[in-house]
Amino acid sequence: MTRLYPVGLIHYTNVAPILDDIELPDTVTAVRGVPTEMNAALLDGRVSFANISIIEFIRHADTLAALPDFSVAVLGAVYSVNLFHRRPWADLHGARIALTAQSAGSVALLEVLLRHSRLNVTLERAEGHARDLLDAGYDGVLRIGDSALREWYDAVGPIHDDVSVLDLPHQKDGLIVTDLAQKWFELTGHPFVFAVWAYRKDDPPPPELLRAMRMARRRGIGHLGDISARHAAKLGLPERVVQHYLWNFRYHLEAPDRLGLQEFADLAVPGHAPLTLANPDTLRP
Ligand SMILES: C=C(O[C@@H]1C=C(C(=O)O)C=C[C@H]1O)C(=O)O
Repeated sequence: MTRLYPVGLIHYTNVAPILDDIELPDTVTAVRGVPTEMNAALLDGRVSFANISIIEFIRHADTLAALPDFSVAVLGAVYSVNLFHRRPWADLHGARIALTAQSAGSVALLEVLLRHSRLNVTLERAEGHARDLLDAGYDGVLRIGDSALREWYDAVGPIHDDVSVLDLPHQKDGLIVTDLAQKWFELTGHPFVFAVWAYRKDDPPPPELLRAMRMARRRGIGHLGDISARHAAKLGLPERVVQHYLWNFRYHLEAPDRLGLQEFADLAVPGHAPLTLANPDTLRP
């Protein structure tokens, strides 16, 4: 029997336009999980290909390569990578910040941003809703993914239909929601790449998988309305908000995204190995 190629999939709503309707070829076998689970699966070899946290791709640039045309990136606000806090950002010196165990990349981004603001804080792993953790004494709470999107909306909503995208709120009733991708944009003027599709250089993905991904992405972007409606119902959010959330992503790792990626790599992991962005066919023996 031929071996099935092992693939890992982080299946947050932000990759719905790529993964929801993908027809995986029968040469692959897939497992699903949150970013830290898929990072670990790729690094310890349980899977050979996965969308992973950007920081792990950078840290392991010697053994991993990434597809040259796939990303989960944004230019400006992302809405789902949020620090919830009550004191202003500039007053977070000495703060205790709770981190979700699902994230690696956004934790590294938070560290870069805090360092840039010369804020020394204590970072601790703690799960739970942002409000509960703040009430329990944390000064800041980092949340990512679908639950962070929902908690942002719960914190600042409801947002009425006539509110412009330019006026989407980021605080209410003393609760501040700092969008880390927006903060990165203000610092660098570049997109932030949250995830790439990485593979072990010694076990690149088969071409039929990449064809399936590209076809799924084309179809998904073409049906963003349907995908948004489906996920809005699942998340309990207005369709309009989810459609804005999804169209806002940059899924193709284009030149501006690569600038942002390189800049983050140099700030977060000085001395990292060169990043390999390569079509696996070019790496095949
Ligand atoms: C934009 C997001 O990006 C995700 C954040 C990740 C992380 O923080 O490690 C990993 C994968 C990304 O898909 C999000 O979770 O909302």
